Amino acid sequence: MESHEQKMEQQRVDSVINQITAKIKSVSLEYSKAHAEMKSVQQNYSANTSVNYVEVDDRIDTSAELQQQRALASRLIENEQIIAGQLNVYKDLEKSPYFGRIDIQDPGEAEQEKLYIGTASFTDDDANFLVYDWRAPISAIYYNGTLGDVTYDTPAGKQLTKLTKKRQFLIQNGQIESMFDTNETVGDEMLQHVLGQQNDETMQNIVATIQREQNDIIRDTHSDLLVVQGVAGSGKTSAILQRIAFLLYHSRQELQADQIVLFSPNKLFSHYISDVLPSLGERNMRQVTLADFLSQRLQGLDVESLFDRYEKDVALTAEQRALVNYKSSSHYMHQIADYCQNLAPTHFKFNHIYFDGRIFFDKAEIEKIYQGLPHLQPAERFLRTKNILIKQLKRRINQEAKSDWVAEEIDQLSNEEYHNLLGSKRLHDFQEVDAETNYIARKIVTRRLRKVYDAIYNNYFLDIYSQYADFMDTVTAPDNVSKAAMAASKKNFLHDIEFHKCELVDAAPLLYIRDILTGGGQNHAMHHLFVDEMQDYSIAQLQYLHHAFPKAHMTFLGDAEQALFKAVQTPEELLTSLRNAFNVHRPRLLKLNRSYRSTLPITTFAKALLPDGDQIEAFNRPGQLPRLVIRYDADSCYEALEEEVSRLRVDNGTVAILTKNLEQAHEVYQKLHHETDDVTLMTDADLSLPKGTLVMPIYLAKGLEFDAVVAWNVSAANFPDQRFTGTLYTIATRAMHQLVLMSLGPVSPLIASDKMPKSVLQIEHELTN
Ligand SMILES: Nc1ncnc2c1ncn2[C@@H]1O[C@H](COP(=O)(O)OP(=O)(O)OP(=O)(O)O)[C@@H](O)[C@H]1O
Repeated sequence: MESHEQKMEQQRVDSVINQITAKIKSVSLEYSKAHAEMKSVQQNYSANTSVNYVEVDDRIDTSAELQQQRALASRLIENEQIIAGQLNVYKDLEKSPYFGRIDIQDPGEAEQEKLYIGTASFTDDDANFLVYDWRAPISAIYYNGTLGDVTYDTPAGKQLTKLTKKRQFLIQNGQIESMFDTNETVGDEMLQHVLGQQNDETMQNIVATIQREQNDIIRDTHSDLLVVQGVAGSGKTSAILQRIAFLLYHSRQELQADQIVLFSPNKLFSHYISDVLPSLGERNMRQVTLADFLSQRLQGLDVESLFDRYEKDVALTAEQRALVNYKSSSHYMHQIADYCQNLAPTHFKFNHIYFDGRIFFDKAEIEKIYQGLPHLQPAERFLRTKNILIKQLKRRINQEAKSDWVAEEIDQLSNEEYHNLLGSKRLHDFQEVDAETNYIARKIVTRRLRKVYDAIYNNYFLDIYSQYADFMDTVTAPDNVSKAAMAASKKNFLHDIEFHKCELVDAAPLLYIRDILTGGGQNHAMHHLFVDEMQDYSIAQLQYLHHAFPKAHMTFLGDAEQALFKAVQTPEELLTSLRNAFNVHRPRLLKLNRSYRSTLPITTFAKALLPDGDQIEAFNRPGQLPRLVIRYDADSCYEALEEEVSRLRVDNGTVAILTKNLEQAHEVYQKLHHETDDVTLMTDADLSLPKGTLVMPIYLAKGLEFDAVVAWNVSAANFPDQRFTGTLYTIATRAMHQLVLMSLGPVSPLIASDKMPKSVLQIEHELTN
């Protein structure tokens, strides 16, 4: 029965919703007006230019009037977008205006104040706050404070108040579904409700139930390097997204969404998280995978992906592994920096610049220019060389403009081509006809030699491959890496380059050398750099990212237990290495030990896979025990797989069959696909997740979650030893509600160990004859 208290609260909800509805009406009108105005300017503009205003080519867009109109059109578009954004926010608030209430009593005040907290602020016509944004300074109390005296940060410093009540609401379609008073930071009842729901295709925001330790990450504006070690399902990704929303609110004036970049594990993940910020009324930050970032910077080279490396990694010898570790270290990157700083001018490696298959600038010539310059930093010297080359190119353009072929080409130009070449120049800009012809001739030659200019501009005359090979020749490797191994690695690198390929481990060092020597590659406009799944990045790669975004505050999140490669360092060691490598002033390490994603039985099983799993605290959400199904021949194993999948499909929108690698994903898909059409094999090119039965290797499922998971073939043959603990743990922890483990043959010792209590699994064993 509805209590009196709840009735009162519902009345308030009704009243706030009425005001929101009225606001929606007035803002909709405003929107229609803005839209009409924008349309009319747009029509006017296109009538004047007969060119679509969006695709308009800057070159012809010189008239001041047109420019003004264009500026007006883009202002109006922006205005329309802002109003559309506001409308969306109000429409969301209309369904669920808030999720929390705090009652506070400020010192010296007789009256208590009731504050309601929602995903965005809402004020009445007299500017009274009916709802406070969850990011407002006072709202921090809702997440952090327990009843009694509390403080919160404001721009004017710390404020003291007394928290006398904390209430949580679940409001759906304008109705209070439930409400609780709590002394907890955010009570478990709400969490139970939210976590028990089925997985949507995309991630939801968690602002109604942010936990205290997550709140610390979200609201940290002090640290310049924030490292978060969080167990699987502890809300690291959620924390990143709410943190971005918080930062955008907190620094509204200085920070735009595109000054924040997130390195995400794969493209599916990018889609999976794409709704969270818009649901909070914010634009998405930039997102990129490491592979895309590196390939973009090393154009023309096919850089090995993390997943190719992972598939290959298992086969490495001890020495090869030592070499990979060395090349992944901060020490290696420091050695590169030293090498570049101390590089004798005679050791600089240059390329010829070609044009039409012939040498245009000889590398000997370039060397001479470089060596002839006074003693300077390599980048400065390089820049001067570049400028000299551009000057020389201009001289050669002027000479070439006098050639016969150019005169002939001018004769054959149509009127239109001629005017195009004139561009913004007008005939009366030239004193003499000759000057005009000469201008056109230079234009023609410049156009012809564009490739040479681009080659100079893009620093192609530095031979970074030879330079990096030279570095590998001269560097002193640690004791566990022999000279022969280093030489072999260099040979292998040069061999791959012949085929336009590059191993992942060499990509960051290669870019680093190029950037230091050319003085390029740095983006100073990025304010925040986020790296999710940081355990799969080497220190060298992180160091390169820091170099590439030198002004960015860094937030790195990961879980050492989910490392694709064996974790090299503990979070504490990692923080120390990063602090030393990055020269940061305010580093901070935070840990999240509570896991929210999976039911208690699934987390209990996953914990038992890890040597130090005890530190993981499972959220107490009930569910079925994970099932272990064992079969001894492939046919019956696949048959059992089909049965398990159909059973799981009854209760779950999505069932993911996760395999150790791509090859096994293909095998499983081939088998299932024969029997049913309703199964999808995911690849790293896929951008979104369909519903139904999905098959994929675990590395594509990094960071994702599914209602039900089938871990494919957890046999001793497939997961023989602790090298695979991280992989198995990651697979198991993708499941929210149900987990089935299939084994073809005897079960992996990681599961059939003394450490694994029998009570955590429901075992279905087929007896062999
Ligand atoms: N405070 C919270 N309230 C509600 N749901 C939460 C909360 N924290 C985490 N979750 C939910 O738990 C699940 C796991 O969160 P998330 O994916 O952010 O964890 P993660 O630490 O990045 O996981 P992993 O490292 O295993 O990929 C998500 O469904 C998320 O919505």
